[in-house]
Amino acid sequence: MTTPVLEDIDAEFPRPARDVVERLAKLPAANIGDAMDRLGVADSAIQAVWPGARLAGPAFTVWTRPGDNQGIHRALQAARPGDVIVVAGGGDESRALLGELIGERAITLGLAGFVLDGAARDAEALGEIGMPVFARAVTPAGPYKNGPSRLGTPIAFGGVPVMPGDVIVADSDGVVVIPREQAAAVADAAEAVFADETNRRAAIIADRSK
Ligand SMILES: O=C([O-])CC(=O)C(=O)O
Ligand SMILES: [Mg+2]
Repeated sequence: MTTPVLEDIDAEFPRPARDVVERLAKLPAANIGDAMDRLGVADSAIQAVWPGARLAGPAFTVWTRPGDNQGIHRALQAARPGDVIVVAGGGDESRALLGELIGERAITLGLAGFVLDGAARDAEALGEIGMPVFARAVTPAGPYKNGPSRLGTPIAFGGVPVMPGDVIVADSDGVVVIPREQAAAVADAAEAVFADETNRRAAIIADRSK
C-alpha cells in the first residue's frame, strides 16, 4: 500500500460542516453514544490523561507501528486547525507517543487535541498547557521515531472504525466516533437525548423536595 502524499490528504480531506462539530462539542459523549444506538464508543480504557480534558473535531487519522511516533510528526505537517489527531497505535502501553513538546506544537497549529490507542507522557504539563490528550496509558518511556506510518487512511481505533473526517468527541467518560455522513442527524438525536435527560433529572430533583 502506498502512502498518499501530504498535499493530497490536505486537499481531499473530507471534513464535516463546522456548525455540526460545534453542536456536537457541546454535548456529553454519553448522550452522543446513546443517540447512535449506544455504538461508536471506543474502548473504555482510552481516557483523558488530565482531569477535565475534552475535545471535539474532525478526525485526522494516523496508523503507526506500536510505540513509534513518526506518524504523529508527519501529521503535524498536514493536519488543519480544529482537527483531532486520531492514532491507531496497536494498543501499545509501553511507549508514550507524545508529550508536552508535541502538545505545544499542536497549540501553535490550533489543533483540537489527540486521541491515542497507545500511551502518552508529560500528563501534568499537558494539563497545564490545556492540550486535550486521551490515551490508553501514561508512561515515562519515550517513543521510537522510525516508522512505518500511514496518514489519512481508514483505521480501527479502540475497536471502532474511523474514517478521515469522522467527528471525534471525547470527555471525562471517554471517546466517541460519529461517522461524518451521519454527523448532523446524530447531533439532532443527541440534542434530543440531552434535553430529555435534563428534564428527567429536574423531575427527580423536584420529587426529592416533596
Ligand atoms: O519525545 C517525544 O517524542 C514525546 C514527548 O515526550 C513530547 O512530545 O514531549
Ligand atoms: Mg516530553
